Amino acid sequence: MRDSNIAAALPRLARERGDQVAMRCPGRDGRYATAITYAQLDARSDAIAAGLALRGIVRGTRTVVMVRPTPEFFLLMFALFKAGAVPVLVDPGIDKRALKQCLDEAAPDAFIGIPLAHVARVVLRWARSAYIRITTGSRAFFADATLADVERDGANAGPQLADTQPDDVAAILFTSGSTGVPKGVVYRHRHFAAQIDMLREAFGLAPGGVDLPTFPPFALFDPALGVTSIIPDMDPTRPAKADPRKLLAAIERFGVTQLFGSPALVAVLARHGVAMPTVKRVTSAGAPVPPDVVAKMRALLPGDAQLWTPYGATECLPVSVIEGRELQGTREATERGAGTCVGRPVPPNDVRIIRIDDNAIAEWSDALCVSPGQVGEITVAGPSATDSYFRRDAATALAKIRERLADGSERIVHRMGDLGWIDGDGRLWFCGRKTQRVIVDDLTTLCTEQVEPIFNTHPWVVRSALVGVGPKGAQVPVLCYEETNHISTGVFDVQDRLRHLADGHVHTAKIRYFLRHPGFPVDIRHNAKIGREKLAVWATRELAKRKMPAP
Ligand SMILES: Nc1ncnc2c1ncn2[C@@H]1O[C@H](COP(=O)(O)OP(=O)(O)OP(=O)(O)O)[C@@H](O)[C@H]1O
Repeated sequence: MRDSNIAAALPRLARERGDQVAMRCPGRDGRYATAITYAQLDARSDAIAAGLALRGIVRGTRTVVMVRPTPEFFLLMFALFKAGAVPVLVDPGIDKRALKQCLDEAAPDAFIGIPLAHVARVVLRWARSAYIRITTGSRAFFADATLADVERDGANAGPQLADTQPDDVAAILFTSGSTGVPKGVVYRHRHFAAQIDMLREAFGLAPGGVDLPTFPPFALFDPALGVTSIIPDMDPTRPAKADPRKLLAAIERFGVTQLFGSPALVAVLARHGVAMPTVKRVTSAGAPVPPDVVAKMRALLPGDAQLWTPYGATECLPVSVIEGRELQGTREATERGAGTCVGRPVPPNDVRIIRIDDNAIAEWSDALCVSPGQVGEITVAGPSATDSYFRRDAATALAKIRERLADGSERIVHRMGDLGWIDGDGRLWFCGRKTQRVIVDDLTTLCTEQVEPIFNTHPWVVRSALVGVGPKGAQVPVLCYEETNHISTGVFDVQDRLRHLADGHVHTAKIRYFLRHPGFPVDIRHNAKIGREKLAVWATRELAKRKMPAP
């Protein structure tokens, strides 16, 4: 069943379109001097896979990869897939203590990284189980060999492709950790294969396009889809800080037809305001895309272009998708507190809403489902829903439900940890993270995404975040906000207006405290998810400092 291995596309593409450029990468000077064809990608990843085998990296070998999105990263990743080894990817930008915990937890056998990653490995005692160490540097400092040595050793070994089975573990991908220490999601080969099929179907992807994937792991799908990747000249860990001029230069020069970016990156391009006539498809995921960003971005694209916002998570992607035109039609409801519409489930996903529960649920029962239209936790069963976290039994128990089907078979239902509801047209609405809901009393629970868009409509508010101060069940709802640079007549002026907006809706009327914040903490992967846990700690201190009593 080699076909379920995403690297199986490479020998086929090398045969069918060997001279086509698979990817272009910017050098240190930002110039795109490196282009790799499908034939080169296939042959060089064969050589690396064979060289890795000589060093003991074979089927099942867990291998931490800490390499920037350079040609080496992509060659190495495809080589590991061909070898049937298990790459372990952790976002490099996370808190150093959490990073050590993730790396130790993965208990890798091998560690492949840039020289700096090896220095950190030795100094900070990361991943001490790793006994095979390879560097992408030019000399084998703190490592047993360089990647160039590995490729040379494996040259002339011929085609490599392990006989991986759909159920074999293909990779361990850590979540971004926006709500705690990241968890290692166990990906099987069948999950990647299903993702590619679902993405192809959902977006009508055809071979031959040119992609600008600003989240590097997504570039790994491009060869399987027959699309050329242009690796952007930006720090992938800081999409909100990307330079729009560099992105636009690459879009123009290579005639980019599609781009993927977090809502923060799409906002950067939308604010910059330069038209992108070649771009036919923009895809943005990771957090809700604010309605004004959708509107601005659509104005910069050709009339027939599509702007998709898929909803999903590391554990399960894609869950549902919505296109910008339909999304604009749901804007008014979002700004009245309905949540953010994330579209219709991607077939064959089975999306069901269950009652909110913070505990594990071992067995599925239809009685868990809420009535149509009611808010609950979003669950998904489908071919791309993963079934466990690596060595995190407690987290696995909290996120997975076993379901017995009528024909006697079993499947795993993934709990998204997100709240939402399904409307009469079968569209899913995202209402916020389950752990970030604010429980005011027995009768009132506030969902962040049903509250914040109401306040975000105010022209002086950049964005807002709802947090709860005090114990769950008796939390004081506090609305934190970032303010635009406007000519203000005083802070109370804005707050009076926010209070007025709060009074206009039954569910927000209990919000009495409004705190201005200089700049919200955000997640490291997408720079878009607001760190409401940190904000809640800040808000608690602020309320205490200002001696504000509970209302
Ligand atoms: N289109 C979207 N609209 C709104 N929210 C989205 C969208 N896409 C993804 N999300 C949010 O992102 C979450 C998935 O994020 P990701 O897998 O990067 O890690 P994380 O869940 O933030 O990490 P952790 O579980 O460690 O806190 C979803 O559960 C959802 O809350």
